[in-house]
Amino acid sequence: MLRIAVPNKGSLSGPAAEMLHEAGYRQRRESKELRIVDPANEVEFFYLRPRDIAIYVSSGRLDIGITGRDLLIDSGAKAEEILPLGFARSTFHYATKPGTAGGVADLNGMTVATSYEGIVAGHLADHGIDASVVHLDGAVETAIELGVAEVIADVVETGTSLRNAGLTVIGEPIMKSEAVVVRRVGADGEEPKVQQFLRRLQGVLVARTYVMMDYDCRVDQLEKAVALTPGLESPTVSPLHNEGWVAVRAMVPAKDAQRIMDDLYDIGARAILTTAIHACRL
Ligand SMILES: Nc1ncnc2c1ncn2[C@@H]1O[C@H](COP(=O)(O)OP(=O)(O)OP(=O)(O)O)[C@@H](O)[C@H]1O
Ligand SMILES: O=P(O)(O)OC[C@H]1O[C@H](OP(=O)(O)OP(=O)(O)O)[C@H](O)[C@@H]1O
Ligand SMILES: [Mg+2]
Repeated sequence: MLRIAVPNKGSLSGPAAEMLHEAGYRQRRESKELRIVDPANEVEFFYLRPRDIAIYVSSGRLDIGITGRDLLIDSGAKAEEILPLGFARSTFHYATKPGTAGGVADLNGMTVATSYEGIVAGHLADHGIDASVVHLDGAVETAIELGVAEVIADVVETGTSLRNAGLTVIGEPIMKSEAVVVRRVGADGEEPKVQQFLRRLQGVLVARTYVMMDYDCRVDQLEKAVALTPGLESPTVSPLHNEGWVAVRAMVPAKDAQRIMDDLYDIGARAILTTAIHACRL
């Protein structure tokens, strides 16, 4: 049975459960459940604190986990990212009150508050900066106002929390994060059950980002039309009862669908339809 760690709380938890559900796995019904078995798929899910997941996976007791790239790196655990999942996207930054510092080079002798000590200590060391790091569990934006630190290093998504605290980011982003699937470093990458799990999640990612497009076009416009909708392998072209016309079917990126429909219409294609893809294996 494959043993998988899933975030039990926070920004990662809801979207991770939703993705697993879309991939056909049974998920817990209520948030107090700490482990469930999905016998049909021979998988056991463990609901753990996102911060702890890389540590469990690196110990080898769990085969795979879903966590944040930033949490993985912060943990220092011997686990590695094997599939990015595209949700819980964030950037990790230093921030201060305006006028305190302009970049990482100015942080010598200062105190930095953060929930991500591993990332921050590593980043400061890489830049040869001698600063102290204070660990706080959360709401670190308030640390400057309350005099615990001159600088914070934290996750920024919309920037609202920083603005509300009167802080601005300084320097380059320390890192960009998103939810990722992790495995123990040195684990057997070919294990069929793990490969099947990854294919299912990849299927969800593709189904979320592509739509199926169908249209009819004149044979003499087919090359132009196919250039607009090359598909993943190659589009399907079928004859129509009306001579001189064909039906074309191809997957297209969902974000480009409306523009492609306009362009197809302009070259004479008609009956242009898009439909959602619910699941796929490529
Ligand atoms: N506002 C946010 N938007 C997007 N991703 C976020 C946000 N806050 C945290 N994350 C990401 O979520 C992961 C952190 O998950 P975690 O559950 O520890 O924190 P949280 O979502 O802030 O929840 P908590 O309320 O427990 O602090 C990290 O990968 C982080 O980059
Ligand atoms: O840029 P924003 O969209 O404002 O998002 C970033 C904020 O979200 C997270 O905090 P969370 O609400 O999880 O509280 P926490 O600080 O207690 O973790 C993070 O730690 C930032 O404070
Ligand atoms: Mg948080």
